[in-house]
Amino acid sequence: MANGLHLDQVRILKDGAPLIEIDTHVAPGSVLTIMGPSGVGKSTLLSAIIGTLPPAFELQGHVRLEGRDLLPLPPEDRCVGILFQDALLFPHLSVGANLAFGLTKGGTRAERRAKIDTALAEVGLEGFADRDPETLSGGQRARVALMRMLLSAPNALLLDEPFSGLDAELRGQVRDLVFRHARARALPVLMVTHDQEDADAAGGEVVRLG
Ligand SMILES: Nc1ncnc2c1ncn2[C@@H]1O[C@H](COP(=O)(O)OP(=O)(O)OP(=O)(O)O)[C@@H](O)[C@H]1O
Repeated sequence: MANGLHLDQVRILKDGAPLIEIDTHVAPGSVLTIMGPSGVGKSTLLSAIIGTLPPAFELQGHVRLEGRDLLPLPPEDRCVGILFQDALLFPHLSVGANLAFGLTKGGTRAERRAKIDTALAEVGLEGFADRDPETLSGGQRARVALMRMLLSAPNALLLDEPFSGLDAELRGQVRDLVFRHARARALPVLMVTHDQEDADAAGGEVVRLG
């Protein structure tokens, strides 16, 4: 099946020694959870998929997304979105300017502004475009980061412990929001987490490394 995200006999070596091996497929709209002890190579696997593998590592095998072989492509052409634990908004830019960073190219200024306003409304942040990120709560920042990533029209979504900085109630809300948007766009999702509740909420397959 060409659709979704395929990790075909992927092996990552660190300084020449095997670190991880994984062979799996994530269907559009479903979540694959990756768990395992600290240092086993979970974040390294995500960096291999987005194309930012540090030089100490070597990747073998194939990564295919929507039928395209990702490995020969530079990171900006891979169409893979990623969310980290820290929302990492640019602090010197307004919320709207942060979102503009995610926007795919093209369109008039008014059209771009309309897309930003629609994205904010989709996550209950109407009127936040001119706000400074520092004035947002953690949950609001997480929502802006989600929409910035989705505005780049990714074909897959990677999550690296993206909910762990949030308190329990907010964690559940943001997690549901991320899964809902991913499902609505039929994106395959690869989630790295230490939290069994995240895995349970995802409801998909769980791969344990190490
Ligand atoms: N840039 C790098 N250069 C060399 N080694 C690295 C680099 N980044 C991480 N490592 C090492 O590679 C191994 C895998 O790290 P990685 O961050 O992928 O683990 P992880 O499973 O995500 O851990 P955690 O659950 O603690 O986030 C570790 O031994 C780590 O020290």
